[in-house]
Amino acid sequence: MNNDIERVLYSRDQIQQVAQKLGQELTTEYAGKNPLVICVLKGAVLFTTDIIREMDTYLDLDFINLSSYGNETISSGEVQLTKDLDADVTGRDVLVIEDIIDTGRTLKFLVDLLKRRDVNSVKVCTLLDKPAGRLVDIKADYIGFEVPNEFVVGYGLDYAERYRNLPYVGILKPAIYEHK
Ligand SMILES: O=P(O)(O)OC[C@H]1O[C@H](OP(=O)(O)OP(=O)(O)O)[C@H](O)[C@@H]1O
Ligand code: HPA
Ligand SMILES: [Mg+2]
Repeated sequence: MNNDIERVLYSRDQIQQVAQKLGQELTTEYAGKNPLVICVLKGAVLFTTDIIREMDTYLDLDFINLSSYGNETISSGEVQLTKDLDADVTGRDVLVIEDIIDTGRTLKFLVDLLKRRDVNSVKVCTLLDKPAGRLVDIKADYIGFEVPNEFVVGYGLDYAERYRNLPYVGILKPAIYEHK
């Protein structure tokens, strides 16, 4: 797998350090609030498990599966809700955990859905932000790292379901997906 990576952007250690930093900030943010933490499947799984272990506060955990990239490197423009939440979000302080915000379509879809369901508050924590990719006006409240306008994989992020298990975030060699 490592041979498919053009260059590593953020190492395992850098990711752990930023998860610790953000976790401490979120502990302060949510002291006494018992937030509902929502992990956006599949990509945010690894980041969610790391960051909630740095949050020293009561919290509930739930999962939603939103997909719009399939096996491509560009957004289909259509966000599919393939697994809804189990929890009733009415009146809850919700913290959304994402792996990356690129066009912003996924996050906009989710935040609009949560607001329609009358949450008390919603904040977003993303490991990666790709501002050059943005097509809709939305931003996260907590950001780990910025990434350039390249297709990145690893630490949960995939290309055609591969590379999620890389311990770092790196730029995928274009030759991998341009062959298609
Ligand atoms: O800002 P956007 O352009 O919407 O892109 C960001 C979303 O795309 C990826 O999900 P994907 O659709 O690949 O599903 P996955 O998490 O299961 O890989 C990623 O995990 C984000 O959820
Ligand atoms: N990599 C993997 N998944 C993604 C990306 C990316 O750069 N952008 C949006 N979804
Ligand atoms: Mg995703």
